[in-house]
Parts: sequence; structure tokens; C-alpha cells
Amino acid sequence: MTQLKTHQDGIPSTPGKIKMDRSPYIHRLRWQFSLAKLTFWSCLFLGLILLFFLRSTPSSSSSSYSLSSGTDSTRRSLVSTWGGPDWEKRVRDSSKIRSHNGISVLVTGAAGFVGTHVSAALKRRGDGVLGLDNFNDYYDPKLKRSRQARLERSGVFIVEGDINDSALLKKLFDVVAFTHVMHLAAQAGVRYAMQNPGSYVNSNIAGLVSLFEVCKSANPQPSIVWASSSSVYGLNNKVPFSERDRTDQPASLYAATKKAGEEIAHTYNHIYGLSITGLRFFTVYGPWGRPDMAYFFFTRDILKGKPIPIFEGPNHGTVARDFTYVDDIVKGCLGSLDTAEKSTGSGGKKKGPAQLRIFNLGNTSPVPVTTLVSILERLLKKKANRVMLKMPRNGDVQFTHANITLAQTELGYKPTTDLQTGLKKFVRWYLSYYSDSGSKKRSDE
Ligand SMILES: O=C(O)[C@H]1O[C@H](OP(=O)(O)OP(=O)(O)OC[C@H]2O[C@@H](n3ccc(=O)[nH]c3=O)[C@H](O)[C@@H]2O)[C@H](O)[C@@H](O)[C@@H]1O
Repeated sequence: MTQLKTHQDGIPSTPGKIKMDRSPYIHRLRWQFSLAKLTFWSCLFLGLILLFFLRSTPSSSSSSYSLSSGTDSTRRSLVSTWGGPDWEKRVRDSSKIRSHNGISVLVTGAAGFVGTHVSAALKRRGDGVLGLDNFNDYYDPKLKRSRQARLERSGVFIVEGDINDSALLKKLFDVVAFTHVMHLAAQAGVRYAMQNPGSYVNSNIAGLVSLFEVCKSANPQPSIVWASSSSVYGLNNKVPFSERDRTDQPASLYAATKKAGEEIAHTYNHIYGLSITGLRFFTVYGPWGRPDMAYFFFTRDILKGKPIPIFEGPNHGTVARDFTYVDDIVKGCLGSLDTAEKSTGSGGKKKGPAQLRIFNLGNTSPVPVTTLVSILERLLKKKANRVMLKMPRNGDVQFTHANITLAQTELGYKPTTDLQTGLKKFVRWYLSYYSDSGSKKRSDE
């Protein structure tokens, strides 16, 4: 019986004539095997490079205007840090209602100025609160981290993520049936829109649509309260500004994106039955405020002896703002949440007409910017180095003044803090916060 011998490579060899051809045959097989090995290692290597690339690319939620596509969500799920049983437990615990008749609220922009105050106030009264914030670096993220630490001490967990990340938003609604959303995440600031217009489109338009999309599909749908802005009145010169006044002449891209948000809210209310309340905030100030706002950086620069640029209108006209203290704004936000009716849709389908509201939240007493500076001088016991400048044409308007009758009637909104009192509280906070540690001080320079 002829037995086939097996070569050491595992290749069968045969006796006789075939034996003469064995060498080239083996060479070819060896060569093919080496090629297969090379291909395998190359694929593995390329795969690793691709994986590394995907992991190191920043989330599209912070850099693109597009809503989620299949590719986007794959990439997000690779770069995201959210998820897992521990994370879900934190989300649930933070959102847990601890008072009779309480609500569970998703607060976007919770590490922001107004967001941090609203979250703390909701938590204090026993509502469930979950924060969401992308901790971007529009201004010093260390200040946002300090606000986060403070909130965490009171039991509010802030999920680190972007409102454009629909997969994350959906996940949050899978874990918690939020009754309300307080949407405060936005690209704020009037003048910065000239430098970075894309960030306004990304946050205030794409981000808002992304949030509404998830809310309209949630079951049950939440009621939504969100921050619009007094800047929508733009070049309107009929004072005080009433919600019925025209808002079709925005003076900045920021204002235009907030106005667009109000129209988008109308659409989602009309098609899907979402209950939506927009709040037009008037120049909010106070402790834990935004360093990009005038009252904040005037304080810093007066203390440093640096010049303070004060804008004036045509013919040295007064520039004034209806400065509104943050605690008053918080009362308006809570009043809006408490009076918000339920959304009427479910699973993306409208079942009946839903509430759609818009309110001014101002202080009803405009104060010239020069007076703001004088108050700060008194509180800081230091003269400002004033430099009067013609108001640049980059988004500012000459004055704002709120008519708050509607908010008074519907929300019981009644501001009680004048600028002098509110700035005193701000300055006390500022001095204590920035003297606390040298590193904090340096971070804002
Ligand atoms: O109420 C609003 O809708 C808006 O209020 C503020 O916008 P603004 O009122 O322009 O607030 P600041 O940037 O703090 O300016 C306050 C006043 O100081 C003036 N200013 C600002 C900067 C400066 O260098 N000098 C100066 O005189 C401005 O013209 C304005 O009258 C916020 O920055 C916006 O995010 C918000 O939406």
C-alpha cells in the first residue's frame, strides 16, 4: 500500500515522479502562506490604527452641526464615557424625587451660571435633578468644575455630555422618565458670535433640535422650559419690551439663533404636542456668574487697575441694561416648571393641542452701564480706569427694558433684588472665591 508521506509543513508528499516537482510546489505554498500571514498582520495593524484614530477624534457633538447619523453615533459610542450599571445608578439616584408632588428634571447646562442655581434650588425643595453639561472652554472650565463640585455635594450628578449627542439623550430618557426638561445649555454672549458663529448654530439651533427630537419621542414626553434671551428684541425701540413686540430685527447672530429657537419651539409644539415654555432672560448677574459678562470682568479689571471700556450710544447716549439678579431668575424658572402643563403627545405622535408660552424675565428697571461701574467702585473701594468708547457694531443694543406683566400674572414672578443689593452679593462671592486659592485666581486671568 502506498502511503502518502507528510512533509514537516503538513503538506502531503507523494513518491515517484511527483517527488521531482516537490521543491517549487513547496516554495509556492510557503510563499502563499507567508503572504496570508502578512495580510493578516497588516489588517490587524490597520485595524488598530483605525481604532486609535476613532478614539482620539473629538466627539462630533462638539464640533459638527449635523444631527446624529449612523456613523456619528458609532463614533460617539466609542468615545463616550457614559453607560454601565454604576453610571445608571448615579443617574437614577440623582433624578429621584424626594418630596410629595415633586418633579424629575433634566437640567441641561447644569454647570453653567443659571443652570447651577436652578439645579440647586430644585434639589433643595426635593425634586429629582439630573444635570447635563459638556464643560466646554468658552470661559474658564475650572469655574464650571467648582460649580459641579458644589452641586455634587448637594446630591446632583452632572452627566458629562453634549446636547447634540442623541444617543446619550435617548439613554438618559431610557433610564429616567423625566417629567420636565430645563434646557439652559447654550452658546451665550452677544459679541463672541463674530468670532465663532458656528458654535451658536451648533448649540442654539442643532442642539435645540436634537433635544426636541428626543423629547418628542420619549414616552411620556416631558414638559420643556428653555432659555431664550432679551436679545431677540434687537432693534425694537418700543419700551418696555412686551412679549407681543416685534422680534424680527436681531442685532447679533446670538439673538438670531435664540429667535430661531423660538420658531423651532413652535414647530415641535405644533407637530408633536410638546409643552414648551421659552424664557427671555434680561442680563442675568450674580454669584457664580459668567466671566465673559461686563459686570464680572469689570470687577476683575477694576481690582487689577486695568482700563474699563464703557460703551456709549450715538451722541454720547446712555447705554443701559435691565440687569436681573439670578435668584429672581431662578424663581421665574421654577414658576415656569410648576405651571407647565403636560405634553400631549406620545411616542412621537400628537394627541391634542399643547401649551406654548413665552415670558420676559427681567427686573423692569434699566440701569446705565456707567452706574453699574460706580456701584462696583463703591463696593470694591477702588476707582475704575474708565475709557469711554463708541458702542461697537458687533451685536450690542443700546438698552433693554422688560415688561413682566405676563410673567407676573401667569408665574407669580416678582423680582425683588435691585442692582446695588445684587452686586453686593456678587462682589462678596467674587472676593471669597478668588481669594480662596491662588490657582483659582490665576485660572481666570
Ligand atoms: O439679556 C440678554 O439677553 C443677554 O444678556 C447678556 O448680554 P449683555 O446684556 O450684552 O451683557 P454684557 O455683555 O454683560 O453687557 C452688559 C452691558 O455692558 C456693556 N459693555 C459690555 C462690554 C464692554 O466691554 N463694555 C460695555 O460697556 C454692554 O454694551 C451692555 O450694555 C448676556 O451676555 C447674554 O448671554 C444674554 O442673553
